[in-house]
Amino acid sequence: MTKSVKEKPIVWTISGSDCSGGAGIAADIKTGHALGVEVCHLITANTVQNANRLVSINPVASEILQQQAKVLIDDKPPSVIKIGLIANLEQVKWLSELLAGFKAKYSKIIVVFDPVGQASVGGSFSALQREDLTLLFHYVDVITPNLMEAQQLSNLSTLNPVELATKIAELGIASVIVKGGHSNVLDHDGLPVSGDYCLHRVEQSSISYQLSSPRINTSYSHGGGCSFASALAAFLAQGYLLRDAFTLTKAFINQGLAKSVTTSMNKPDYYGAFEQTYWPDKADFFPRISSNLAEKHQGLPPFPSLALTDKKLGLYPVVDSLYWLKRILPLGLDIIQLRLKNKTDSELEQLIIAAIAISQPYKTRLFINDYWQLAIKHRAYGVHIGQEDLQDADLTKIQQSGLRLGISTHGCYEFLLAQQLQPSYLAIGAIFSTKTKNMSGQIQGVENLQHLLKLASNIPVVAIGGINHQRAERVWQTGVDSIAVVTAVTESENAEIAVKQFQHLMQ
Ligand SMILES: Cc1ncc(COP(=O)(O)OP(=O)(O)O)c(N)n1
Ligand SMILES: Cc1ncsc1CCOP(=O)(O)O
Ligand SMILES: [Mg+2]
Repeated sequence: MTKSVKEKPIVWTISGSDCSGGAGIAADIKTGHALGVEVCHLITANTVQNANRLVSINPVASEILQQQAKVLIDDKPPSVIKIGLIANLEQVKWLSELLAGFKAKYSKIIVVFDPVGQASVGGSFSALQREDLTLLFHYVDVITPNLMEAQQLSNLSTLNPVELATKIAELGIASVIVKGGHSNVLDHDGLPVSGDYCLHRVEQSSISYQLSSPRINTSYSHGGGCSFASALAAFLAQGYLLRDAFTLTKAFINQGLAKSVTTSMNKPDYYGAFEQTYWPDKADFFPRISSNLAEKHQGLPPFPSLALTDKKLGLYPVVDSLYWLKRILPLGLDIIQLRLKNKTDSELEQLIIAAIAISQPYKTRLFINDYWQLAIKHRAYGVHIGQEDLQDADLTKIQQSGLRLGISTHGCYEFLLAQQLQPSYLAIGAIFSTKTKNMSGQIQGVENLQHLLKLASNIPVVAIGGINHQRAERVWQTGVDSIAVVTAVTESENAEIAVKQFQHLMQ
């Protein structure tokens, strides 16, 4: 193999084999391959089952699993370990020791645990109780029970995912995703929804959100739970944050379930295997996001559009002074932003008043970054708000003042959530690394930008972060509506020429 071949991230799955090929290891391998990761498999049990019944489990000896882990760790170290069926106490002990060692040595390994208890065709996969797994929970980063498994793990009989996840988190697991595929929840129109709830502890605080989609009626869902956890593992292995990995996973599962709806209608009593598809890219399969922010602004009308009359927004310079505004405004651009940092309150107000006055004679739309109250007070054209300020900004007030709104997003979760707020434009960044702002852990890349553009409704999308003339062409080819730049203009040898070159490219 040549060096130029991109190495795939490695996921280990430590799960049972389902001889019918639908669930367990088979689901994990099919899912991993569909989503671009390499899968190493340590088989905990060789089960005998088909679409109708579970016949036997047949655990594999822990020594064999240990030997497999030993030969794999140097050769194919995992980014993520996905755990499924654990067949007995001996395996719990072995796995806890293995993970304790790995976590001490390779702090970045993420452990996803899908607690397989009941077989969906009836019967139990192991006699293990919650107490038996206590040791293991210390090393689990994300656990993905369905409602029944969540009830067992929490010792609660409720179907409320919030209560279930809260109780499970007390076991010492940072992130709990309770899958709601088996719930009977209906939406406002009385249609069944499948809502998956995530409770995610970050340092001392926790965040939570629910991803909901219309329920997809199919009897081809055997291995859906395993595929959910292995898709999550695959996305995490590729560096996605949990919220994005979860969102992509939900879309992947919806996409797979939808694939078999027609087949299932022709054979409704058959319990078929979940069908793995490919990277989720259809907006319809992505979930609706319920979070505090979404709830707070439910029913808010759309923000005014940029009224672009069938043309793209083009170059979007982001500048930090009146000097730059005066220099760039005469260059015939459709949009510009004043991004002030480290100014006193009185400086800010004076600068914003002056900026609005200077921009008046031009057709260029002036957005004020961050300072939405001053932007409203002095009637700017629009305001740009980042994720940090979005929680506290009074979007109703901005909306009622008639200002346009731009929102920064970093990944599909924030993109979908911000899109629900119907702003005037959405920004995605940072596309490349940039020295202008600390964006570590949030670099999107052009490929991810392409994926995100497929989720966009008719709201213009702006790409930002590390974009220079050399990189602009690749970014523009994605079909994005605008490219925002700071240093490619303000640190160029000649700003007028730099702007012209970008304009030429984006014609
Ligand atoms: C067009 C555009 N996109 C993104 C940003 C970044 O905004 P934010 O996340 O609020 O970060 P700061 O600019 O405030 O550091 C932007 N300003 N413009
Ligand atoms: C403000 C901001 N938001 C995301 S990246 C970025 C900085 C863009 O600056 P540059 O174009 O110099 O990389
Ligand atoms: Mg900001």
